[in-house]
Amino acid sequence: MNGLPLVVEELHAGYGKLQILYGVSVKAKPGELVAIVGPNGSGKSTLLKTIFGFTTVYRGRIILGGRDITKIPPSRKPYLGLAYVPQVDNIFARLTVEENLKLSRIVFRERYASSPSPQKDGASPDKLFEDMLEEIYNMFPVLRERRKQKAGTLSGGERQMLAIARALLMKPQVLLLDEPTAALAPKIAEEIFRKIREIADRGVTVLLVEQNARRALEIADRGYILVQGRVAYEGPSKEILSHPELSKLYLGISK
Ligand SMILES: Nc1ncnc2c1ncn2[C@@H]1O[C@H](COP(=O)(O)OP(=O)(O)OP(=O)(O)O)[C@@H](O)[C@H]1O
Repeated sequence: MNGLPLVVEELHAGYGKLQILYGVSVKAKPGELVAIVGPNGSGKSTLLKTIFGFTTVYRGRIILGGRDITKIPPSRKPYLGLAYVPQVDNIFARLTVEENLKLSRIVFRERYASSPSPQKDGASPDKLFEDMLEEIYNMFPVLRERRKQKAGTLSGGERQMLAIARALLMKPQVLLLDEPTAALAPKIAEEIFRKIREIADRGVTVLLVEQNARRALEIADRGYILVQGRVAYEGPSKEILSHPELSKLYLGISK
């Protein structure tokens, strides 16, 4: 599939016999930030769950970096370069921040070993992981400050940052984020939005599901509006934002 990081083709999926998605197609380019927006219950979270492998696929394909991953179990997907941060239960509360982050080492090692040029200056994968951990702490300084603290004691925003950081340490090609700013104070949500943009600018392809459609589209390159399990519109996010009917009809944004 032209080596695009992610191609979702005509996906029909749901929970057991309950069909939720009807022929959804989505594409993302390298380092592209794609927002998935739409009314409540339109299937946004289901789309991410389906890409990661948690639902029943009736028809269609999911292609990651040219490889068909439709039938690959979720547990293997991080090793292939797909990371998923669900909305809740995305950290290990009883472990410290650092322990949570270090859980990604096992995926990092395998990703590194299977990368085209594994020997970078002869450094060991463990050394490279430590370097990457440093980079992540620089990106999220609050996690460095709280590294010895149990993750369960973090604030909502800090938890989301930890969950995203943990996913990034797996060196994903594509990152799936499900409503990372839900229930956060506006200032904290804004900080997370800025980090998400930064992640895409560093070359990771991001699929972002958000309730805050306006803000998600403002930081995204392209957007998809999902309505009743179907793509009602896709296009550059600026186009969606500046389209009076679209934004009013589906996103509750009035101009
Ligand atoms: N585990 C499940 N089993 C059965 N039905 C489910 C399950 N999870 C979600 N659904 C149903 O799938 C439909 C789509 O839900 P989904 O969470 O994907 O929508 P959404 O667009 O993410 O909504 P929201 O913006 O409210 O989070 C809803 O009707 C929901 O009730």
